[in-house]
Amino acid sequence: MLAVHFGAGNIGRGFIAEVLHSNGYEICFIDVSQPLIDQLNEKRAYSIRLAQEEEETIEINNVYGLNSQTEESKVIETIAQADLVTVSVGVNILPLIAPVLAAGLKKRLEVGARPIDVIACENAIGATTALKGHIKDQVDDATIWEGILSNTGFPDAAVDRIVPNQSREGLDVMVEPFFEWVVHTEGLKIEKRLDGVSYVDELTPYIERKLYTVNTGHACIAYLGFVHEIDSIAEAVKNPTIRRELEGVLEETGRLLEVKYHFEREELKAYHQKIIGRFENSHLSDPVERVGRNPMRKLSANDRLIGPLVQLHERKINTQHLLKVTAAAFLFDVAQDEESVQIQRLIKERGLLETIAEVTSLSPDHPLAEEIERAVAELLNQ
Ligand SMILES: NC(=O)c1ccc[n+]([C@@H]2O[C@H](COP(=O)([O-])OP(=O)(O)OC[C@H]3O[C@@H](n4cnc5c(N)ncnc54)[C@H](O)[C@@H]3O)[C@@H](O)[C@H]2O)c1
Ligand SMILES: O=P(O)(O)OC[C@@H](O)[C@@H](O)[C@H](O)[C@H](O)CO
Repeated sequence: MLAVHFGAGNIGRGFIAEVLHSNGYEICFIDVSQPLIDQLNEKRAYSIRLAQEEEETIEINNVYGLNSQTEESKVIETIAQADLVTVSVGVNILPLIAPVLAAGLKKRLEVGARPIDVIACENAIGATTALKGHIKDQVDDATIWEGILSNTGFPDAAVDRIVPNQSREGLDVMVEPFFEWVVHTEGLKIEKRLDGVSYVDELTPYIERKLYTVNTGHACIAYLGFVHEIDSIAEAVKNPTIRRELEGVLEETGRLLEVKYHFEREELKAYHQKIIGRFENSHLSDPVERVGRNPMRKLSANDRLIGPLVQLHERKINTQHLLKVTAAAFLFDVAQDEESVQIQRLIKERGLLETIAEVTSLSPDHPLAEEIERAVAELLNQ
């Protein structure tokens, strides 16, 4: 069995590949980083090390790589022969991989290939659905699109495992021991179920619980860690002020999950404790810069900050902690992070309130926009 996986980065090598490998797949990684592709083709294997007291290593073999920019026709051929396509490139990159994916799925129709599923494993609500839309945009002919749809499943998914950036050399990956991969059964075309994956009939509560707890909590530590000039997540979570904010933020998003999806309070509390323990993992070295990366994406309307903030505001539930974290995201300023640089430039050119409106899609006279503005001022005056 062959799986094509787009994105040989942290989560691709450190999580998705482990599950695919343990289910007996050969893995073809598609990436744009030639050094990564060269190493995959030279070594054909790498190890995943678990960040825990007792060292444990998992060997991943039967892997190779293709560069989607320079080996497009090979990528199309490989998609045509594959049994599964998975993706973890980042939501902003999904439109860029759509043309080659569309060509590969079209090729499958021409050669009469078996049905296949395409699963995007990104931190976003509805990432596979978004990818499906980008692929559709690449197919002009309605009959071909109908053919692709009848032969291809596009299930949404939620993925959870902390995989920090790795050292520049080598393919080996250090990951936390925990992982969770949940796939929506609706939209699946293939019968095979992967060991290590949970299949659910309703995905939204799971993905929102994950995004608004793990990722909102993570963003809280990263942005407040940055404000407090702390480098790593494990260090920042030990800071009493940040810890208080983290607990406050999880309480707020927990309230939303409780009223919206009727998650049990006790169940959510246990989930919070488990997640805080994961953030505290001192065997992982995860800089606040990685976790805070792409603040424009993280501050967009449906993501981990504005998403819960607006929904809590609509329900008249307190959001003081979320407001503080959102404000801190506007202070994230990392030279290598283009989105943070762009936010700082926008603030200089157009002022804070207009920047808040532009980045979050809130209207400038929305009470939350003004409250975020006030929270930024408070952070600056601390
Ligand atoms: N790292 C984590 O802890 C984690 C956990 C859960 C989900 N995620 C999500 O997984 C996705 C990937 O995150 P990551 O941490 O692995 O990032 P990453 O930067 O380590 O990996 C992304 C990979 O995609 C490749 N890429 C970029 N453009 C491409 C293109 N056009 N075609 C093919 N490959 C391309 C990059 O070269 C890189 O190797 C993101 O959506 C992230 O939110 C990450
Ligand atoms: O990947 P991002 O940029 O959406 O978010 C950064 C981290 O919060 C994220 O990568 C977590 O490590 C991951 O989502 C844990 O499952």
